[in-house]
Amino acid sequence: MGENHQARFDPKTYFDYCYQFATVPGQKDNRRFVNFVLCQLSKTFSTGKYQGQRLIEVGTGPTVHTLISACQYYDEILASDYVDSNRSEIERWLRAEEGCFDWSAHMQYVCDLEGKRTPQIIADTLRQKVKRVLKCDVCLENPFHPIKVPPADCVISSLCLEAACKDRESYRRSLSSVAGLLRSGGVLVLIGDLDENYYTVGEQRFACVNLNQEFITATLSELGLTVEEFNLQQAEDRTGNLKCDYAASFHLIAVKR
Ligand SMILES: C[S@@+](CC[C@H](N)C(=O)[O-])C[C@H]1O[C@@H](n2cnc3c(N)ncnc32)[C@H](O)[C@@H]1O
Repeated sequence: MGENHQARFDPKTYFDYCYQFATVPGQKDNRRFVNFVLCQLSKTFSTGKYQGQRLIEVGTGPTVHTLISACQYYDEILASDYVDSNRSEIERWLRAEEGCFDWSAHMQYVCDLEGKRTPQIIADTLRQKVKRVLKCDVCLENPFHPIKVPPADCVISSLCLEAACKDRESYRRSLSSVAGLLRSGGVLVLIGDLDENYYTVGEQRFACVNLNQEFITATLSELGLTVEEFNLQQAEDRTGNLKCDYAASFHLIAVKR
């Protein structure tokens, strides 16, 4: 599935399709979804309960929005994705290159929730703390093979595993590899979609493994993680959504025993 994304996933179309805050016809759930993610991540990290030295994000895509809330609580951040052009987009944003995607509206949204930082402070923090942008393949036992990375205090992943895995067995294996990146006591923050069979990026359609809450919580428990929170947002208009056929989005927090 990684090779399929490498060949057909276009980061610029993905930005326009999912992360422009302007309303796009047929995709009115986009802003609701992004707000749900930003809100849940803000709540998670503003407790101050989760902090440490190292944060890894797996399957970051070309985005940085999932790191906006967490970045103030970790010293070093590693971002990663299978697709070369996605990693290049992150690197372009880190260098503040002309024409890179503008995340300031997303940062402003989080600032309004927090009532403290400014988008400029967030951008500066991220640019200082994201130390590495690595190729990763969540289908490998060590997703960063042949590079070995030290155990992380926090792992975040958003919408990656369901897109990277063809069935529940491979999802279980990938979740095990992702959990393997955490130190004991470390926290996994996982964002995804339930009951989804495909998503599209422009004309390109990508298959997803169909998941439900029971399967995810049981799998995490088998893998030695305790689920502390499982938050859901139901899709508003499943049939009118041209982007994907998800029934709900989830955000979960699980701690490695
Ligand atoms: C729907 S995008 C999610 C991107 C971003 N995390 C977000 O929340 O918008 C799915 C991502 O999974 C990545 N991906 C697909 N297969 C992968 C694999 N085997 N290992 C790592 N990443 C993979 C794709 O390159 C893509 O960036």
